[in-house]
Amino acid sequence: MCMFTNRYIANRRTAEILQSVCLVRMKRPPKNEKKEFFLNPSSTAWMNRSVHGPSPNPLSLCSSLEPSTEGVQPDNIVRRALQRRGDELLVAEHRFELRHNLHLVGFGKAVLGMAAEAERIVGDHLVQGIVSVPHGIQETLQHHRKQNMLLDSSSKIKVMEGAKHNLPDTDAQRSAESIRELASSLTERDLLLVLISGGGSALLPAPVPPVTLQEKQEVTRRLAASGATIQELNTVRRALSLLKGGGLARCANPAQVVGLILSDIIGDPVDLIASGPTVWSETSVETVWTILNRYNLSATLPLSVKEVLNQIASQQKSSLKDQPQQVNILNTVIGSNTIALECASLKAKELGLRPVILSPGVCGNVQAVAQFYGLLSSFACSPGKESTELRDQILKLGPEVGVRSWELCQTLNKLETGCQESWQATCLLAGGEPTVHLLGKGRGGRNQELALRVGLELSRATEKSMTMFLSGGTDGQDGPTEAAGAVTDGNIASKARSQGLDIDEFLQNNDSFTFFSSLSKGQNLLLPGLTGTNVMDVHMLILPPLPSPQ
Ligand SMILES: Nc1ncnc2c1ncn2[C@@H]1O[C@H](COP(=O)(O)OP(=O)(O)OP(=O)(O)O)[C@@H](O)[C@H]1O
Ligand SMILES: O=C(O)[C@H](O)CO
Repeated sequence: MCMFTNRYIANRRTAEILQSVCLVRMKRPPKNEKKEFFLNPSSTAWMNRSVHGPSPNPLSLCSSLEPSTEGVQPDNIVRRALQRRGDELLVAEHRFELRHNLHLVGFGKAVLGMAAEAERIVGDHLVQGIVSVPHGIQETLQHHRKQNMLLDSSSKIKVMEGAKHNLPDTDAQRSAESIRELASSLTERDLLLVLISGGGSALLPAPVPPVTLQEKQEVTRRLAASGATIQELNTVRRALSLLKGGGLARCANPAQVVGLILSDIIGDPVDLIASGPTVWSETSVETVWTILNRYNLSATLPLSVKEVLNQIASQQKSSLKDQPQQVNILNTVIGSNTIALECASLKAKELGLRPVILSPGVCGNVQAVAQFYGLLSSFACSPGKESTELRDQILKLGPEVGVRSWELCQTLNKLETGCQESWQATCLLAGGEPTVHLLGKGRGGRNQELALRVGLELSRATEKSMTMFLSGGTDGQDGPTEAAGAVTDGNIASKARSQGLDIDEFLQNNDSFTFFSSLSKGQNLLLPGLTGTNVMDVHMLILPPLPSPQ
């Protein structure tokens, strides 16, 4: 909740929906107090109000969400990871001598705030820096008065914006070239601090000649559209790049390299986050071909790409002697989705909701993920016999959506207890990155598509579900749209029908953004703008309390 309610709630209309969620009083009322359940017919949000005493003020609840993003703010994360003791820099229990020898580069959606904090910490030991950040991020942060995430006018760090709509472009390519030049100019006396966060792959494009930027962009676009995972995507990107897969660290050699990584990939694999520019990796060309074949891309690849893959294959055969040198590289993960979920959980608790963290690793096809959340909602709302059957179905689907069985069992047990205690509403939290296989030509993103599909599942539930669902990208951007995600509930199907919107048609065309923009004048969209951080997506199911037996 910290991410979505603080960031995403920036949209007033969305705030209203979540405010109504926050109106719920969770604690058992005093014995002499009568309780009532309301179903708010206009917003479909349910409310549980005490008829005695004042009901909570939605606006105050909303503003109390503000501090909850602290945990995943890039400046805070760097402050925790980087310490200065006199002329020494401490990172992950390693010490580095500072003698006006520190250079800084960064790429990704969160690195501006990271860089601002790093410069404050290292002070005049910083010689120079360059960060490659998303187009428009400085303006957005100014707009939200996030001065702590912006650089001072006297900063030694150059900010280069690029990669509009998260796609590598010539601006990002220029930034990558400048970063490459900076790294290549270093000596063994120097220390290179590399700030890395999600979105870094698009912000550091340096295709291996003769592959052009357009060709590389097209290969990754087609892979993503076919539903390739980020692991697969970045495995291919690494092979076609001069800087990814350890290329940047190679350029900086013999300087000491320290990579501070804000993870946006499940399991925090440092060699894949932003395609691992500081992690020596030897991707086998066979693996790359396997991925390209899996998505039927091999036959239609540009000749330049085939040429580069063939070159790598012959180099790999002849240069086993050229083993990677890791000695002067330190990579450390300084933050991830888990922190966002923990923050959200704390906030939920403060609001009187019962937080349950499911997993930070939800992945897989968006359809399966939607079905999974639909089942979880039904399970939480069905005490008794039918829940046994639902439990089996959920346990069967779990592995397909990246949730481990121990995580699931723990969650199901908690939901069951919730049913027995009837008055408590639950805020089920999860994170991750599902995939969408694009078949249509519409505008959307995986969060909006997931929200729409979960809404449909909730609409189809036998017993009218009063669950609400939210899915949002913590970076504030969901696919190539202005939205971060959307909020839905079980009334979405009837609402859409009454407004002449055919959900199936929108889904077939992967047009979730257009759908949510049209539905109730965009009320369900989350529109925070770029948030300046990036730790994958956050999903939230608000499961209503069951009416207590009278
Ligand atoms: N019309 C659409 N409907 C649904 N999903 C879409 C649509 N267009 C693109 N996507 C999905 O959006 C994803 C890209 O989303 P986004 O730009 O938010 O990237 P991201 O994975 O969060 O980026 P990064 O990891 O680089 O921060 C792709 O996986 C793609 O499948
Ligand atoms: O930039 C990227 O490659 C993705 O955000 C994953 O880290």
